[in-house]
Amino acid sequence: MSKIELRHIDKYYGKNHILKDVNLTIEDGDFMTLLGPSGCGKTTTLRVVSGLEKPQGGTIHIDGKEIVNAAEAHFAPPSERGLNLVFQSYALWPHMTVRENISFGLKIQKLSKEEQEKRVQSALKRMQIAQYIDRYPSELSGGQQQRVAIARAIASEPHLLLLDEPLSNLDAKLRVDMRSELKRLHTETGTTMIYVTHDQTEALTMSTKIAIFREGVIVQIAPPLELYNNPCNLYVADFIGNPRINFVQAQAEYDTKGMRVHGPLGDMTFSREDMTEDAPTSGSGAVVLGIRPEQLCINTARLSPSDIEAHIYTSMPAGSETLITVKKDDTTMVIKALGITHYNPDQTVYVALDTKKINVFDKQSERLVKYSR
Ligand SMILES: Nc1ncnc2c1ncn2[C@@H]1O[C@H](COP(=O)(O)OP(=O)(O)OP(=O)(O)O)[C@@H](O)[C@H]1O
Repeated sequence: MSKIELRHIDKYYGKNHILKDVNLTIEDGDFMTLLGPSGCGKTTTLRVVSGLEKPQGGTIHIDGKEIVNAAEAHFAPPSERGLNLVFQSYALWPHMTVRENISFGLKIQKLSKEEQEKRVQSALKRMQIAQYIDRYPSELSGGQQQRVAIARAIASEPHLLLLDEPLSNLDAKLRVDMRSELKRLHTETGTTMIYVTHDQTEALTMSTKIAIFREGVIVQIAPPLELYNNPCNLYVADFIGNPRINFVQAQAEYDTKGMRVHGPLGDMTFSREDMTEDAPTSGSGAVVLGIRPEQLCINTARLSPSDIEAHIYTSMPAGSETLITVKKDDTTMVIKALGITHYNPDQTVYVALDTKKINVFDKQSERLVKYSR
């Protein structure tokens, strides 16, 4: 187990500013996922932690020991950082069998033959590749090689495991299995993990915390549910959630007690205790309501005076759930209903909304002003 602290990390490639004042604390035993779209700096962050890249600014401590101090040109070599890194490109030794690939590092650690064999077998079993033990990497598919690379890393029982999109080459079913194995591994060993992905489902299902990146800046760091329920701004709200969150334009009037919102979904009042500290206390402004598709309920009859009358645009049954798109004047919303439900195009329906659960964002600053409770 290890604690890692990145402070004010700046990284340039030539003139391109890739990591911009990155501050990130990964606590002992955390499963920290770095999440964001392609090119936002996730892999670069991992390479800076592992020692493959030198940042131009900032410090990194592992368990209180300074391993990077850019101002003093101090960069501890990767071998002294006590970590193990698994890349998207698995980098297996081509002239060694699967067994030899995994046991090589264990031999260097001078573990007994019995202990080596125990670790090799356990890692192969966890990754569901025991049957390939005597094959060479060239005799394996990309996904199988990827699992050997993970097996090799976990067999050495590192304090800190860095994983860069390790499941990217697996088919959908195997990916779900491997997610569950990695999560189980984390629970059993308490190994601190840093995991890079652009797959939000992977991030939400496995992590203890997620750091959301946008163009080299960390926008929010929070446990998965907190990120999902209360994204700090429109960017995070839009990035997290499948199907995507609904955004509805509205107007707000603020006072010291809270705010009143008027828009296509009717009038709503929110009290200050549900609002963020930096929300305005006077004046008015444009806001965006953030409503998750599963927070909306649909009925064919009006059950409450506050129900919103709308019309069916499309209904898409997908087995365990149905995604229904409704229109209310110029506002379009997607609703997720459990099970199979049938609606006809243009049918009139009534949509119920729990206003406590919705997020409100200031349109100009894009920041959250009202929490979901
Ligand atoms: N060695 C390099 N030289 C120059 N630019 C680089 C180098 N490595 C990465 N970059 C640039 O730095 C930016 C961040 O790259 P990085 O690989 O960290 O992104 P990422 O978030 O991991 O993306 P992906 O999900 O596609 O792997 C990109 O614009 C990339 O083109």
